[in-house]
Amino acid sequence: MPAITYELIKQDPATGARAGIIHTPHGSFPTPIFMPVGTQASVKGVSPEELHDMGAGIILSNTYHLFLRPGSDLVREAGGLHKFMNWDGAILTDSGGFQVFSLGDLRKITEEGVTFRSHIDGSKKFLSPEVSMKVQMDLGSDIVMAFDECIPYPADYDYAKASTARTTRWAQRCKEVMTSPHQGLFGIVQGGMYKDLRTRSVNELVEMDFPGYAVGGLSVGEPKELMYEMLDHTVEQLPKDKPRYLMGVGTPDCLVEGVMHGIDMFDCVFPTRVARNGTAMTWNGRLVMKNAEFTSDFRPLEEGCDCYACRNFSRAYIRHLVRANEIFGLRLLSLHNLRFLQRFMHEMRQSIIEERFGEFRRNFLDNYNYGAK
Ligand SMILES: Nc1cc(CSc2ncc[nH]2)c2nc(N)[nH]c(=O)c2c1
Ligand SMILES: [Zn+2]
Repeated sequence: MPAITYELIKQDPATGARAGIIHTPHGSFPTPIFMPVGTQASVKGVSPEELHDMGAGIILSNTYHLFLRPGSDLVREAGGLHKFMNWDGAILTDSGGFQVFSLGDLRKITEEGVTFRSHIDGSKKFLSPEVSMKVQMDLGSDIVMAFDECIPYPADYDYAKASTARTTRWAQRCKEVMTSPHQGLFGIVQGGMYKDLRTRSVNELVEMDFPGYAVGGLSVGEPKELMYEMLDHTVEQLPKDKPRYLMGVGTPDCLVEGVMHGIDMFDCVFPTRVARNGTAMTWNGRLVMKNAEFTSDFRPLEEGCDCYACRNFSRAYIRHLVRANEIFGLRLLSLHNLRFLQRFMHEMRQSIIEERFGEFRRNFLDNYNYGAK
């Protein structure tokens, strides 16, 4: 029995949207789903108990960060990441390649792997398919991501072609050493913004028969229309009986479009990052809490939200905390934003099950104010 299985509940008849359940050794969760990001074994400012209370079924963590600090040997000694951070839901770990590009001082990529300097102390480090798999097996995450190169945007065709071919060879190397029966290894589709390379990447990875597939190399600065075009082309070629994960996405409008194209899993640092910048996410767009308009606004952040912040505090109070640089203000906004995304995905899933996804999508996009209010 594979560690990770996908159960289709309802396919939208008019679009790629679908509702399902993903089963893992640390519990099952409904899809489409948004996964809170806990980069350094903590969802910033939020406790595991609060994550459970808001309905989070799976969180993300990072090979790159935990490899550098505290090191995967310590986490293994602690009994794995679930024990170390006292989270008994599912965990997905990213493989480290992406963070090397965005954080480490990149030295060089070879067939063997990536040599770089740690962003923490500048020491020389090496990550490869084998090292990434060893770290993720030490961490004991339920879903392990293959070690890949996220092709930057823009990239010329020859670079994208060579890099994608190497990512496929790296995926094979990951599969050979990822031997834990309690963990599922997901392949990551690359190919840049070239449809023929995307197709080749899909075909080569599907050939290896992974329990799930991620669409990588998107949300890397390309125009949204280009992201949707690549998604449209890529997702329809992926197996219907396996989960599809769109990495690093995203804002509510991108979540709706991703679901429409058949994506089941999403992650983004957005909700906690904008919270730390004093911004609340609502159905009609973002609220910049420092704005004077909230000075005497004694309503909750969002009418009808059942989160701890909205049940107990007003916009005026949260504005005060943010302006006074009180940590509690940022915590309340993180709790609200994460709960908002859980509610958002739940409503979207219900609309698919009740065959009104098209109406949900039109309604949401008509009311969503893309800019910050
Ligand atoms: N946009 C984007 C984002 C991420 C980070 S997902 C993440 N890791 C930790 C938190 N979130 C990616 N990760 C990998 N491995 N490959 C990609 O192509 C890629 C693309
Ligand atoms: Zn709320």
